[in-house]
Amino acid sequence: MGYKLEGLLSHVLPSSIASWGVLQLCVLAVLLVLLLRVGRLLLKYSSNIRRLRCFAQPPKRNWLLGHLGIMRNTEEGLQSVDELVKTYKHSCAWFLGPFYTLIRLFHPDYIKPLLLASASVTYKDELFYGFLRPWLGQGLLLSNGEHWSRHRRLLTPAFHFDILKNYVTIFNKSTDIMHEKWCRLVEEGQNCLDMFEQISLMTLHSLLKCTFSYDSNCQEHPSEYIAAIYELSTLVVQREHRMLYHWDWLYWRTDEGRRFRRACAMVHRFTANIVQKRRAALNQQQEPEQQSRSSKAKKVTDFIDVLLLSRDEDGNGLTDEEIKAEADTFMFEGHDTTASGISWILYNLALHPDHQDRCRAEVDALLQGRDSEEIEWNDLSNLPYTTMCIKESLRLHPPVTAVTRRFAQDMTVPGGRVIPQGNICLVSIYGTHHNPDIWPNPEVCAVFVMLPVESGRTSSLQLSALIWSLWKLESQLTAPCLYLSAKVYDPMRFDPENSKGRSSHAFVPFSAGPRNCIGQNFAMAEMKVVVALTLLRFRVTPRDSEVRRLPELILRAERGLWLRLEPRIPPKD
Ligand code: HEM
Repeated sequence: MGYKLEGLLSHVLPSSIASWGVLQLCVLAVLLVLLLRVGRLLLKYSSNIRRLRCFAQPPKRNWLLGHLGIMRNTEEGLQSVDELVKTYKHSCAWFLGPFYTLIRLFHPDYIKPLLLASASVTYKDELFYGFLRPWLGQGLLLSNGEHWSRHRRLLTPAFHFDILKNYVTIFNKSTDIMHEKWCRLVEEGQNCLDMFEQISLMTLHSLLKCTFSYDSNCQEHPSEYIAAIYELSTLVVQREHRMLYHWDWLYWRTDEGRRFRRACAMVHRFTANIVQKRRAALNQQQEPEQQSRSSKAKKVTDFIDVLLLSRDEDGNGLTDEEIKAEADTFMFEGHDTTASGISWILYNLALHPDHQDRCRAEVDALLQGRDSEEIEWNDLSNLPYTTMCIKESLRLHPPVTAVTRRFAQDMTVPGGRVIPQGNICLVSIYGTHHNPDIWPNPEVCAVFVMLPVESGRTSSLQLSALIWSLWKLESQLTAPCLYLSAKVYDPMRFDPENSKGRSSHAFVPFSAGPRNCIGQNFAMAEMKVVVALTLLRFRVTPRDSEVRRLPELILRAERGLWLRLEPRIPPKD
């Protein structure tokens, strides 16, 4: 056969090649196929690069590394984002080494079409989300396509107002426990505390209760489960930062990889155990003779119950495996984000005592004449100034600074620009919130000198009003002004009058569109309760004049966010 083939080839191929053996020809064929593949990839790559020319390209480090390593997860990294936004206004292309391209977007008109795109063409990319997969599996945050839509439909009722109402009592209780601890620590002489540490234990406490009806006592005695969740969050960030650890084969053989596996196994055991017990309890309750009794005795109050009872149009529920992934996702997405939100709100109020006083007056007025200090569900809509302060803090310090997306089709953004299918889009929540085209004076405050300050101290409320008027008068300014490079915290931006005409996508701390945060009402309710009760009971002042922000999975502060606490005697009626 080989002989015949060689004979045949000798007629069609040049004599030098025709004299080769079959093996050599096979190798040649494989090489040709490989070459074709590489050629096709190179063509695709260069066509992609050509199509991306419609996006501005900031200076690269060099042709090989591109922009790799320019944007760090540090205070300086965030300042570079400010510079990018100021220079490029809406978007730019970013090259991570020779293979990965990223389109960074930081303008509401540009992020809107991407966030509103149908979930059937939107994908979470593995580059940014993949490291969470061993922990969160196919939970809502990481899943895509039909699996995601079915789960989102089944999970949405868990966040219905009728369910959320029940959680407000839990938020109050968890906050009470934290405040009792603070009072004790202050009495012992420790009046300066790291808000991140304190508040993340508190949000974890309330989330464990809301998700599993589990009394963790974690604010006093952190458990193995809590330690494992902290370990996982830290290890994911570490892995993101070390290129070599991106390689699964290597990572699982490192010490960090083994620690990740152990912590993951611990968290999964914990969730599995609870889901199993609750499934058994529900099955028991649903036995006919007990049904009528149980429906009266037990109201559905926690997420696990809602998930266990949920059914799709065909009457099919979620499997235990699926419920575990969702519960793990809630625990990851729900506690650190809210803790970051609350910590930065208290920090901003500590820096701005006038806003703090005004919020406190609002809370005092709300609770005046009541027997208890409990914030109720209906109170949440009666804290308008506090809500504006919360929103301004989420603008200035968004707990999630960016989300990424891949699309199964070309995406058009303003200016006729097209993002070719398959490119990763980085929607910069931080960049959009700091875009000077959308938010006048997002960071530079042009006041402070030559102002008629009679009382000797200019209040930040006065300053806020002045910032607005000066911004409008900017071109006519003649008086000498001292320009302070400070981030302007101005809750009046969220006054309904001042919000008129602003894009619906200018403020997106919870993202937007079909894949927005399912827990945003839960989070807003918890933030309002904790902030209101904290201001009712304490005065907060900053310890450090400068805090370095640390954008990790969520926005933290290097070395913590330390505030001084001064217990307050509530005013008599
Ligand atoms: C201040 C607090 C919070 C902030 C700033 C926040 C922010 C976000 C953002 C930006 C996303 C989009 C993530 C992405 O596309 O990659 C998201 C998704 C999500 N969040 Fe939140 N979140 C908060 C609290 C919560 C809470 C309390 C829960 C649950 C109890 C929760 C559950 C989720 C889930 C399950 C998703 C995935 C939704 C989906 O893809 O369908 N979040 N969150």
